[in-house]
Amino acid sequence: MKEVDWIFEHAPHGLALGSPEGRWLAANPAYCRMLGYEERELLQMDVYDVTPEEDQAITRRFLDAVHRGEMDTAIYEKRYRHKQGHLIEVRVAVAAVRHPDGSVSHFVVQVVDLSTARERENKLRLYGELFEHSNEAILITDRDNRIVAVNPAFTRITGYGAKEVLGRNPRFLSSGRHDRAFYQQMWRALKTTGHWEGEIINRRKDGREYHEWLSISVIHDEQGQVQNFVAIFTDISSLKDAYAQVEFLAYHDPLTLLPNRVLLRDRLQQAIGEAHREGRQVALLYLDLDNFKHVNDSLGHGVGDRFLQEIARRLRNCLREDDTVSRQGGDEFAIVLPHVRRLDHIVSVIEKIQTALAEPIALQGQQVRASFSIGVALYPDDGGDIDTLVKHADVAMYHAKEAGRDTYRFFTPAMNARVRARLRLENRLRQALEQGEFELWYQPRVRLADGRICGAEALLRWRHPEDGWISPGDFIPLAEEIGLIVPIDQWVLEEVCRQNLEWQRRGLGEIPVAVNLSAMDFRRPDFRDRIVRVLADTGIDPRWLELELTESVLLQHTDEIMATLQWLRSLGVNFAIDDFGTGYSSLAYLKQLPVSMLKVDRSFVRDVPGDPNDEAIVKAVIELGQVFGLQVVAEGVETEAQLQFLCRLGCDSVQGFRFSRPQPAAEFERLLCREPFRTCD
Ligand SMILES: Nc1nc2c(ncn2[C@@H]2O[C@H](COP(=O)(O)O[C@H]3[C@@H](O)[C@H](n4cnc5c(=O)[nH]c(N)nc54)O[C@@H]3COP(=O)(O)O)[C@@H](O)[C@H]2O)c(=O)[nH]1
Repeated sequence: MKEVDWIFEHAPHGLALGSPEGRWLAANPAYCRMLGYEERELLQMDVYDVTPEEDQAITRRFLDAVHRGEMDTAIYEKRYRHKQGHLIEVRVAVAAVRHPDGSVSHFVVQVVDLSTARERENKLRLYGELFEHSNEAILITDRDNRIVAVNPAFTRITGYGAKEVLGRNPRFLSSGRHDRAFYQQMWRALKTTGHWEGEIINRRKDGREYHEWLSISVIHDEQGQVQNFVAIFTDISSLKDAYAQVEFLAYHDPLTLLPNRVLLRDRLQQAIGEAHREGRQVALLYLDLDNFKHVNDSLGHGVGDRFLQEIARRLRNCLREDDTVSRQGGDEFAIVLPHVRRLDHIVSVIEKIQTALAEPIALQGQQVRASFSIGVALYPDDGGDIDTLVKHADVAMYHAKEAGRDTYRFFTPAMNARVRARLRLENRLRQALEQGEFELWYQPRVRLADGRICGAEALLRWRHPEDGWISPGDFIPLAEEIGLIVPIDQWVLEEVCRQNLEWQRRGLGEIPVAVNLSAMDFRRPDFRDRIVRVLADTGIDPRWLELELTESVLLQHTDEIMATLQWLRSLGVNFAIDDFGTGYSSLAYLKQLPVSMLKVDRSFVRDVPGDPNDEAIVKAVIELGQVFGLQVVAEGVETEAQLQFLCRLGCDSVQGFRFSRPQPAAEFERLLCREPFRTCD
């Protein structure tokens, strides 16, 4: 094949030869493809057959001019009609080849299809417009992830102009809210699928964070190598805020902003689920304002709204973080207490609410007092599901209303009776100290080596005018809860020091007497001063005072408590760890404490000898005491077998009913005068 023929066959553009009249004499494959005809078909046609009527004049003008000898070549744009009917824009370059006599031998025609080039141009223009005017930010980086282009929307959203960011890695936008794993996963997706899409929190130039919905695509070159990354993102911060707002309103009361009925049920359901797993109780309180109708009718609805908002604020302040208070509608509120261990907890929340509402609310120059009628139902006792609990709390609330304003009722009569009893006890306890109803009883500590009394523990008793002797186990927790334990323990301290000094003056012996102190005493800032004052007022030598601390008190220690203990120890006051073994004291910790005695809890002594675990624990505590140079006292010794077991292990002293129950001071004096006890065989 001649070179010219080869070019004709393989040229990317259309090439054709035409007769002087415009008939086709030859057409190359590109030309045929462009028009959709076979060459043999074209050879039966002329140029007008493939030219739409409107464009035929262009061709005709040229041919006429050539034939008149006015021109030989021309380049013009026109349209062809494809075999299938559609039009193609083309650029035609045509040259006339003449005979020596000047007449036209034939035409050489070169045709370029402009449609694809136009399309590309149009597309590029469109993309440019899109890039410039898009509402979505567009950021393009090169293969090394350096920014090569950003659009105006990028600047609008981030605050960074194009000049400030070109050449930088987009990581400067990061807010630091996502961890390494987040970005690793993003890059993994880009590598494997060429695409990543998701929500991301970035930071604007002014430092504010914003949420964006980001979509990144990888662009590859013809060789399949990464060429660019194109990131397109929208600022969805306001959308998120709006969504959060809608969601908030779906679950909250718009007036008070408290959780609404729906959210309360949700929280109640959650609390019931947890309580079921952990064997706890949940309380549901229904609260109805006693005087809301009056406020609304006399002061108007606007004032009524402010009244409800203030009530809501006060209710919120009465509760802990994991409690829920909700407005059920109108003047009805409900509270879920998810962690109820004792009835007292519910009563103290109700008392807090009553105290909070006792303060009048100033409304339009008037002082308005609010009060609630409150009904209480308990899971699981009063109902195992939400609907039953709600119904029963409501019933209880109506009972409270019937009983008069500003009061509460539990759903079950038994519960109401218990609460009444507790209230009576509380009222009596508040008077007990003033009325001199407390008394101290003493239990001796017996040294195993010689059977002598080597100390005593002072134990509080309350002589209730109607109910007789009440054990501390029944009133100390209540005294702690209502804050009475501090004055009570102060009285105990003074009484112990006074009594001990009196025994010494009367020659009954010199023994240390131990006092049980509540954790609350240690936490008070005046604890050290109170002890010092008692020692000074009574004039007793500090070494005759022993303070018993539980492990739990010590575990919550602060440096301040530790310093106080060290200081009191330096004065001569002794410390014993009570109920040793029930807490989690570490050995390292024990070493730092200024204690001189460990008291083995009576729960470990009860089943020895016999229970191998308890035997091992008692043995370990005694050995621990020996290693650290601490006295070990075993509590709760009731039997001869327990006594002999402790003797064999080398325990220092014991306390328990085997020798004596706690005794009033006068009885204890008799013990001080008696012969030593029989101890080890
Ligand atoms: N903050 C204060 N707490 C005090 C005070 N007085 C007592 N308490 C604490 O009350 C709890 C109950 O005390 P109590 O009912 O007096 O019981 C004590 C003993 O009677 C009892 N015990 C003694 N020996 C035996 C025995 O052989 N068997 C047996 N079943 N019980 C016995 O043990 C109680 C002493 O316990 P502990 O103090 O843990 O060593 C009690 O926790 C007291 O601490 C006070 O003034 N303030």
